[in-house]
Amino acid sequence: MLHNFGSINLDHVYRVPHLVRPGETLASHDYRVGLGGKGANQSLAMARAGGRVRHWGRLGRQDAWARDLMARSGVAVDSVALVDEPSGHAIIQVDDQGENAILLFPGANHGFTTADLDARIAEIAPGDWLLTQNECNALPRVFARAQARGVKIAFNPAPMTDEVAGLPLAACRLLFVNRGEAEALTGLATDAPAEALLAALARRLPATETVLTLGGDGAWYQYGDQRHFQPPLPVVARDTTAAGDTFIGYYLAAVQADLPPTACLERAATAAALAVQRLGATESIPDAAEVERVLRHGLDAP
Ligand SMILES: OC[C@H]1O[C@H](O)[C@H](O)[C@@H]1O
Repeated sequence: MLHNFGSINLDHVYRVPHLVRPGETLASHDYRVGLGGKGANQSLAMARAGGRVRHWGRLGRQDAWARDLMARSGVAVDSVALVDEPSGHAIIQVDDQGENAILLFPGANHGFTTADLDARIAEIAPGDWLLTQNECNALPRVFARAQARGVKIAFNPAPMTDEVAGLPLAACRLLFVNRGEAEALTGLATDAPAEALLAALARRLPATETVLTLGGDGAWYQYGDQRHFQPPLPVVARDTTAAGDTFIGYYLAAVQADLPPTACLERAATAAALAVQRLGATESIPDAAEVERVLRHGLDAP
């Protein structure tokens, strides 16, 4: 079982002709509310991939439907607390090219207490995986406790903030970063070649398996002197929201199934390629059968 200490958001998604500019008032041509949050998206993706995942999160009492939706997708939700605080939410603009801009209100995702954290981590068996992102509070404590307990940490430092630099990242067994996050962690310039980013990450975190996702430019796996490249799949993106989360959930399900890194990358990239062709966050995450079909028959599979 993988334990995911992660955010749950209500995503308010607006389709817009372009991302709103400072001082501009812009009308959207579509609006919908769905389940999102990097944590919830990653748990759902992992469950839809056939993985075993227990989500540990907080949600406003009035939004129990979101917890039910996670449960219906196969996520163990006994550690999702319904609380008397507003749920976290995200205001997401998606433009006609599929690019997005996201504004977050953390809400209940920032209400974890030290006592709750300590108790939950004490329930995780040494050697089990703990996944987390950067949308919940108290990450330094989570890292310290998990490390002391011998829990394997998988971390996605998204969204990147200054606090990430203060975390003991060397404690991570697995790190998922996109280009922006890799640049922030290494101090390398924008547009540095992927190989330079990987080399800098390896110098900083020699004992961490690193997955670098580059959207339409593919993805890399690196550990020690092993490096694997996964080429991008030729798809047109309609909405990239949660594509990275889909990748991570599918990757971890493949790790849980003991697949080698090349197969983990291939499954994750295939799932993400399906997700970017659909609108929304959790709504866009494919199930295992769809991914399997594309792996066997290609993107034109019926
Ligand atoms: O990664 C996409 C997610 O980021 C934000 O957390 C939104 O809730 C959205 O679902």
